[in-house]
Amino acid sequence: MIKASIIGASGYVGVELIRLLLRHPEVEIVSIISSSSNQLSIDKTNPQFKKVSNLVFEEFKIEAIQEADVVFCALPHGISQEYVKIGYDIGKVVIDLSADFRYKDLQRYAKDYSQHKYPELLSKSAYGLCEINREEIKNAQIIGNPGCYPTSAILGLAPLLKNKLVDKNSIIIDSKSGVSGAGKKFDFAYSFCELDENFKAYSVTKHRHTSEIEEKCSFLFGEDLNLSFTPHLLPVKRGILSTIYANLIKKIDKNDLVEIYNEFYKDEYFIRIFEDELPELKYVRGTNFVDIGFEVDKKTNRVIIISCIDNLIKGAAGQAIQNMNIKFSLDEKMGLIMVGEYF
Ligand SMILES: NC(=O)C1=CN([C@@H]2O[C@H](COP(=O)(O)OP(=O)(O)OC[C@H]3O[C@@H](n4cnc5c(N)ncnc54)[C@H](OP(=O)(O)O)[C@@H]3O)[C@@H](O)[C@H]2O)C=CC1
Ligand SMILES: CC(=O)N[C@@H](CCC(=O)OP(=O)(O)O)C(=O)O
Repeated sequence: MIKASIIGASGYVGVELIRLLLRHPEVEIVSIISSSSNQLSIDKTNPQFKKVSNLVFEEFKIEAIQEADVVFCALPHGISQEYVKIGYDIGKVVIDLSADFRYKDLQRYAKDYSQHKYPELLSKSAYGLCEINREEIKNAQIIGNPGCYPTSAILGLAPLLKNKLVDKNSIIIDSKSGVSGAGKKFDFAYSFCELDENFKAYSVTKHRHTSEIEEKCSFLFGEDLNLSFTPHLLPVKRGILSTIYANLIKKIDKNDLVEIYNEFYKDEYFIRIFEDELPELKYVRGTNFVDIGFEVDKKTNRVIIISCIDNLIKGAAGQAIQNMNIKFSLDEKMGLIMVGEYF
């Protein structure tokens, strides 16, 4: 059995990690760490766990993670790196769900987040986008789990970038997210009356995920590229649907794209290519799947890709577990086979 500790276990991602790890046949959770819920049991703070788990939250101290083989950090950016360093120094595999270990280029990280305190640890880390970076993940002690929007965008674009089929500076990513993407902290702008029956864009031209997506897409394309990314808030709890536009550099039709995407993702269980219909949030909600569909607009010679994920699963906790499965040489699907919550 793999022993797991979760730091930041009281947050939306932390609780989702507990829920998913409890059904993983090869994992035992040895500690759940939170200061606000210290000494409370999970079935008291989150009654959905009644009769399933009575794990008790504890405050962070080194002894709390000493027994673990893997430590998940589901903490805010900037704070997480302190805990990652502690876990790394005592020899643990650390899977970080913040942005602190996602970047190769520290200047990009500093511009959108803050100065990195432990740049020397970046060479020990791998970007945890499983389908793209599996070999690095296997060899790294720290895994920087990708952002939720980047997961949907990069996986939607990867086959086109790798095959150099699009004009590198023509990409527009228009993403819509459920509100749980913002975490559980209270903010008036995210309250029910502000969001229900509403729909709005935010951080236009300024969202910090733009630089993460650009760094990884540039790597896939083999040259630096710039793109536009606009996030929107959907009045739903979970799910991201990204609509991605790019100019094709030669004439290709939809059948060619079906072939290219099926070939690129032929060994990937969690990628589902939609050939005849388009993905919808309800197919991925509650799952670790990435659903990808597309059309070619012949009039403009533009490809339009629709990429859907559950932000808390493939966009966070599920991908973190997929990374753990890769790192510990387990079947990558273990504990993660689920059908979408249609209603
Ligand atoms: N929500 C999502 O869809 C996604 C989130 N992420 C990332 O995952 C991480 C967790 O996100 P999420 O669960 O949504 O956030 P939440 O705000 O819901 O939870 C954050 C957790 O961090 C802990 N925490 C907050 N401040 C501190 C601090 N100063 N020191 C120690 N612990 C602290 C809190 O625990 P307590 O106060 O009890 O100690 C809480 O459990 C973030 O980095 C986020 O960006 C990544 C992809 C998707
Ligand atoms: C709806 C919403 O607010 N979403 C978050 C992104 C959440 C996420 O995955 O990103 P990080 O892990 O990089 O924080 C936002 O736009 O800031």
